[in-house]
Amino acid sequence: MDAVNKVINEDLQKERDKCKFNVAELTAFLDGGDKFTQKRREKENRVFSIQGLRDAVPDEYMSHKERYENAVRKAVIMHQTLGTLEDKTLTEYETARLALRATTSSAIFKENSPLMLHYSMFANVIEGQGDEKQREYWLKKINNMEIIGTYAQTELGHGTFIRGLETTAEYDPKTEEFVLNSPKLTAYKWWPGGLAHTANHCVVMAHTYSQGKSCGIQPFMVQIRDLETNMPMKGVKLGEIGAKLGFNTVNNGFLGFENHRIPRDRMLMKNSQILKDGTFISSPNSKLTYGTMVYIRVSILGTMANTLGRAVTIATRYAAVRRQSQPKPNEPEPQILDYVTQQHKLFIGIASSHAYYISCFWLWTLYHRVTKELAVGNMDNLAELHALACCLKATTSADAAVLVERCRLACGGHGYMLSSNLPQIYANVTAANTYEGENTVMLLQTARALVKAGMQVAQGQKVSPSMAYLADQSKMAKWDSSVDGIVKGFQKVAAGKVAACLASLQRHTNNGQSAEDAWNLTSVQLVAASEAHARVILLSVFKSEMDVQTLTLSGETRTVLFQLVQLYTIYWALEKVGDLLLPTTTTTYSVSICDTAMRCDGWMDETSLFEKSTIQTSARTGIAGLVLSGLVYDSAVYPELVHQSLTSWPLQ
Ligand SMILES: CCCCCCCC/C=C\CCCC(=O)SCCNC(=O)CCNC(=O)[C@H](O)C(C)(C)COP(=O)(O)OP(=O)(O)OC[C@H]1O[C@@H](n2cnc3c(N)ncnc32)[C@H](O)[C@@H]1OP(=O)(O)O
Ligand SMILES: Cc1cc2nc3c(=O)[nH]c(=O)nc-3n(C[C@H](O)[C@H](O)[C@H](O)COP(=O)(O)OP(=O)(O)OC[C@H]3O[C@@H](n4cnc5c(N)ncnc54)[C@H](O)[C@@H]3O)c2cc1C
Repeated sequence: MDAVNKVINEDLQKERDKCKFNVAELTAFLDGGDKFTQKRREKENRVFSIQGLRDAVPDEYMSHKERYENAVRKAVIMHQTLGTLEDKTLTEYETARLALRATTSSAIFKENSPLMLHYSMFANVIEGQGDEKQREYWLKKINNMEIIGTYAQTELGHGTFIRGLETTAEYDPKTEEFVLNSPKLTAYKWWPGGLAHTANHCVVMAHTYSQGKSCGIQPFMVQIRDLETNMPMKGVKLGEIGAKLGFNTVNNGFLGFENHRIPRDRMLMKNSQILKDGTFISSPNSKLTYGTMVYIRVSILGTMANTLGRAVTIATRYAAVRRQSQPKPNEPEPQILDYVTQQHKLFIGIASSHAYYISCFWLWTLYHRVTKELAVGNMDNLAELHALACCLKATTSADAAVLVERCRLACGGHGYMLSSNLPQIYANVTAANTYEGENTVMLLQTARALVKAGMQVAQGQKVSPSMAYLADQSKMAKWDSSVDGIVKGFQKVAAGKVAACLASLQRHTNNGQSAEDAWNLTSVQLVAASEAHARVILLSVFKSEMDVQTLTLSGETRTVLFQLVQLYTIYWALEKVGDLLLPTTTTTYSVSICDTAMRCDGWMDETSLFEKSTIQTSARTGIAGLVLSGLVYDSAVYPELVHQSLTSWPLQ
């Protein structure tokens, strides 16, 4: 066994020794500063030092029930170790940023936890939907685990269409209570994490009626289990929805009501209210009720960064230690990391993980600004936040699922082993394409905003900052192969697609189609326009944030970060070269792209676009070094975990 460990460490160490940048400096940069790195590491080391978190038997050999019980056991340990996550010395933004990076460690245990929804949505929905008195009363109980909750919105019959939800809450002024019912099987809540056996409270989104009139979808705090016996309350039916592709310890369940009565003050009344006599006071904006979903969509960018970061760390380290084939006679088998095809599979994952981090922190800043504006009744930037959260959640989760699967494939047979952890990471990441807003639906939401912005541009009106490029009528400058040049190209592509959608909508309505049918007939183009817009945001934010945020970093660290920006940008230029060649861009631009695309075919070979830049010579060491130095996932734990999973893998 020693000989084997020595071979693995030797190769891994050799790669790490080639790293040319300051690992500590880049770690602190990603964490938001040295103080955050220290706080994060303290949290991670506390978690990973707990022996009780290690499974006696791999959980894939446990029954469904045993896996759940094991997950509850670990969730309790996690909570006892981490306590309330609150660190009163941090601002709200800093707390969010630390939580995103710190989930690197706790994500492994928390994202598969029966308490996932308690931590991720239950507290947030009370924060966002409860009035002052309700926040004061419930948040204390939530933070010290006096109650365990979840977010119950989706039903068997409806997930996307919230206005179609069938659970009802009818106000009874005689008793000043709401009566909850699930009138049909399709009205049963279906999916909420922790609902099956773990949560004893939940926020229920229900179609509310008072004085014989609909009051739309409103949030209610509902106790569903007895706190002593943990048995369902009277008029409450609960159960497990069954085995899934992943998240099999999150305890997703179903919930039905039969004349279940709750006091009036259980309606969360920050945005809308129902008075004692049944008078309904509606929210200034009915979509404020959807606020928690925006919060989770923003955090999903960070979850995708972490999840992809974990997968590409495992795959790149494997590529450093796996030796295979003999392209040169009489020479030792090379590390598979030396194959350019292997670099092509993995380096985009490293670059994307960093791009998602940077975009997530950028979007968090907007989220916190808009949340403060909403608190004083200013709704001006809510639509922009919603549009960005929708298309970025959809695009990062779709890309991350593809890239995590690519990491698995890059590890050959060993990637197919559950002991690699890559199948489990894939099962979790692909769920993000569906939860918190199915991706197609999310892209169509952003398309609504893009079509509206396209029409405003046509009328010479100002549009939101993220869509201002739609108004840029300048011709494309000659292709200069710079990142800014490519970003400009993507802006032209997105503007062209939005214009094409407007023309298509117009054509269909001119042919007598209703607005709804015209929208449906154009919807494939609308999704493509929304994806193109998301690509503009991801590329431009990655570049602009790096321009600003890296000024204080050392030369080598700035170099490797800009190599990631360059790789990410040119990768997507090649992926979408068909769009970039479309007539919507100027001829000069098209020809130059075509020329570059052909020169890039070799992808980092001598004739590539990178020949003048350092990327071709140092990419192998620079970018790979980023991972092998433990940076992409800087956690003292990972080498050990990865080493352990590597050593437990069947070796050649
Ligand atoms: C610790 C580790 C954690 C790791 C794991 C991560 C955490 C995982 C956590 C949870 C798991 C998943 C939990 C869930 O899935 S909860 C359920 C999520 N469900 C959804 O997201 C449902 C999606 N559907 C909707 O949001 C809506 O139905 C809709 C698709 C937006 C349609 O709504 P509606 O029909 O009312 O609206 P319209 O399309 O007609 O649009 C009307 C206008 O409203 C604007 N709008 C819509 N939504 C919002 C919003 N949220 N905020 C602001 N504005 C909004 C929309 O833009 C329209 O405006 P316009 O001006 O165009 O008219
Ligand atoms: C792992 C996981 C955890 C979850 N946790 C929770 C939770 O804790 N709480 C909770 O409330 N929910 C939860 N959900 C449910 C989740 O939010 C829904 O699955 C999601 O909102 C999609 O709704 P749906 O399943 O009804 O799919 P549907 O909306 O039925 O989508 C099916 C197909 O129809 C298409 N479609 C639907 N509407 C449109 C449209 N208007 N235009 C074009 N195409 C459309 C979609 O694009 C998709 O291809 C979870 C789901 C998963 C997978």
